[in-house]
This record gives sequence, C-alpha cells and structure tokens, in this order.
Amino acid sequence: MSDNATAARRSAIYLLDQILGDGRLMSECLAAGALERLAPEDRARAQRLALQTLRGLERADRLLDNHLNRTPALTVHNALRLGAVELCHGEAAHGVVNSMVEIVGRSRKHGRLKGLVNAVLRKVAAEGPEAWPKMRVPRLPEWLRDPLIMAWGAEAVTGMELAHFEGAPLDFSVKPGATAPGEMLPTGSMRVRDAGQVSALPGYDRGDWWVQDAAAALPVRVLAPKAGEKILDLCAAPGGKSLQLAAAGADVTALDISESRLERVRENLTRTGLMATVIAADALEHQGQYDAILLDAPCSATGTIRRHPDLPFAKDGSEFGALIELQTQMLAHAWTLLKPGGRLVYCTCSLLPDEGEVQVEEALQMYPDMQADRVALQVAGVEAGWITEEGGLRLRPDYWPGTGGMDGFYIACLTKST
Ligand SMILES: C[S@@+](CC[C@H](N)C(=O)[O-])C[C@H]1O[C@@H](n2cnc3c(N)ncnc32)[C@H](O)[C@@H]1O
Repeated sequence: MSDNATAARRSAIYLLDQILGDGRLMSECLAAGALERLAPEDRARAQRLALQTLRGLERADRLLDNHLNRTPALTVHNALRLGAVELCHGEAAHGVVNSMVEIVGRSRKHGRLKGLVNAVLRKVAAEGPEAWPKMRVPRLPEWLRDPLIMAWGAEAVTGMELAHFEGAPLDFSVKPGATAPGEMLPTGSMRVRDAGQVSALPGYDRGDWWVQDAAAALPVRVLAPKAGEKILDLCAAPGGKSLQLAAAGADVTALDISESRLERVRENLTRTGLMATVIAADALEHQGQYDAILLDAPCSATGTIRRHPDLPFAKDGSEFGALIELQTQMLAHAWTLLKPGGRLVYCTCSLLPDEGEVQVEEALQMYPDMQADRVALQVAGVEAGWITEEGGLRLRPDYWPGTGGMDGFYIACLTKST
C-alpha cells in the first residue's frame, strides 16, 4: 500500500473525527486547511473517502457492531468505518487492512488497538461485501427525518434517502452559444456522471460553462432576465446564479456579506468573461431600486445532502430558527428594493417548508402589493406536479430517479403591483 494512499486515509479519518466528533461541516474543515499538506490528487481522494464513509455510515456501523463488544474511541471507530466502507466497495483487503493497522498503530494514544483493527476488518472483509448490498438504505437522523416525513410523507423521504446514498452527478450551466460535456437534462442543464477533475473537462479554461446543479439553475430561468435589466443578486456567492444573470446580458449587482466567498464570484466572472458589479455588504442594509431581484437566502441547505452528506451529522437543526427569521427579514427588505411592476425570485436550497412554502404564504398575506406568478414557473422541464398550492415550485432530490436526481429547492416568483 502506497504512502500516499495511507496519507489520504489518515486525512479522511481526521475529517470524519471533525464532522462526527465536533459537528463541523466538511467545507469548514477544508477552509481551515485540513487537507492542505496533501498533494491535489490525495486531497481529492481523502475528501471522496470521507464522503463515501458518511453516505454508508449506517451500514458500516451495523457490520462493525457484530464484532465490537464496545464502541472504541472515535478516531479508531472512524478508521474502522472507513475501512469497512472501502472493503464493501471492493477495495483490496490487504491494502485497506494494512493501511488502517498502520494508521492506528502509529497513534500514541490508541496504538495498542491495532490488533483489534486488524481482527475486525478481516472479519468485515470476509462477510461485508456480500452483506452490503442487502442492507437497508441509510436513513437520515430523526431530527431531520421526522419533519421531512411530516412534510412529504414516508415514501418520499425513502426516495430522498436513496438519492442521498447514491450521491450527485455533476451538472453544468452553459454560456449562450457555447457547449459543455454530458447529456442534456429536460431543464437545459448538462449532466456528467463520473466527471473526474472538473478543470480538465473541455471548455473549462474557455469559461464556456460553470458547475451548477440542475435545480439550482432554475431560479434564474424562472426570473427570466432580459438584456439591460437592472438586477440585484442579493446573496450572490459563490456566484452560479449571478453568472446566469450576467450571461443573459442583465446589468447585475452581485452582493454578499462574505468577502472570502465573493472572491469565488470574482474568479468565476473572470474565467467566464462575464460582468457584474460585486459588492460586499449586508443585504439588510443595501439600498437601491431594481427591475428584478434574486433572493437566494441563506438556509439549512438540507436540499444539498446528496453532495454534502456531512450535513445531517454536523448539524442538529438548532440553528434553523435563526435562519428562518433572517429569511423573513431579507424578503421584507428586498421587497423595498423592488420597483413597482418588478419581480423577485425567492429561493432556498432547503427541504423544509418553513424556509420555502411557509415564508411565501406568510409574505403573500403580509404585503398587499405582492402576487405569486405561477406562469413564470412554467419553464422547460418543470412538471405540473412540482407547483405548490401558494404558487411556488418545490424541487426534491427524489425527483428524476434513475438519472441522478436533483438538489432540493424551493422557488417562487413574486411580482409587485404597479
Ligand atoms: C445559498 S448561498 C447563495 C448561493 C448563490 N446564490 C449561488 O448561486 O452561488 C447564501 C449566501 O448568503 C450570504 N449571506 C448570508 N447572510 C447575508 C447577509 N446578511 N447579507 C448578504 N449575504 C448574506 C452567504 O454568505 C452565502 O454566500
């Protein structure tokens, strides 16, 4: 087993320790430099291994429980979990077992457990690969599963869990007149199943396309930007939707509170050769009058679990109340920035109705000059059953089963009376 593979595994275990032990998101660990010392390909491998382990965690724990009298220290448990997942995905047993024994054996605190790691993983290697596909699809934790069942029903949630387990393909939005690799989806986005390194794909350097989930591309399709319109993207970073607006020829203001995240917007604009005015500011303090506004509000991000399986483990729902309050305030302030006759698209990448349907229902009651525009939702590929009672669009990861699903999203187009 190469030193590089062991280094990637050690870093994957470190990520799992942070996520499962300290409740940190993978993105926070990466931003804090968790993988900085690895070569780029080992970094990608460590990340992939940690994500794969989180997706299969429930199954790995069931297999391991058969051979553990008590739960070992978290980092040893995570080494076993990673080993079990790799073995059940067909990785050669000697490489996985030796690597995990070496990693645990070198730990001053847990070195004495290397014999246990060796014995348990050998048993998993013997029985795991056959048992794995027969085990149930891993479930969401109850704090999230229960409200989702309440909102969408048990069958839908089982479908979502399957989509989470399968992970997400890579979708692209394409600049007008350019091309991107992959198959075209009903909504016009392009999809690649096993993309590998994104920056090596044709057209990346020319800025012909950018990575954006098919569901995440729909808010701007619903907004239907026109050339020359003055449009505010109120929570813009990392910028996928600002790029769509700019590609339509709109006069775009891309605002976000996070200077570091806005750096990504600037990089994306440079690579694609598109233009927008970039502003670092609090959306609640921004002033101006716009023809159209996109409010992609900060939210629980529960619609993105296919790509971020760390989220259900790192969070417990306790922060969501404050986010819901912030969304209400942002929608109220954004409404004051919209010209009469203008349109505002409100969206969140959340599966929770409190961050979507309920926000819009309450806003429609609160503002007499606000109407939900159902016709705007009828863009290519949108199915009639996705339109909600109050006139929004509900997208779920269990939609498009078999073709890779889509992120969970809520989208509404709100027009202001003249
Ligand atoms: C869902 S993300 C936006 C994704 C983006 N629209 C895109 O398509 O790439 C939400 C964004 O809201 C920003 N944000 C959070 N609070 C904010 C505030 N008070 N004012 C402006 N932006 C805020 C976050 O920094 C984050 O970038």
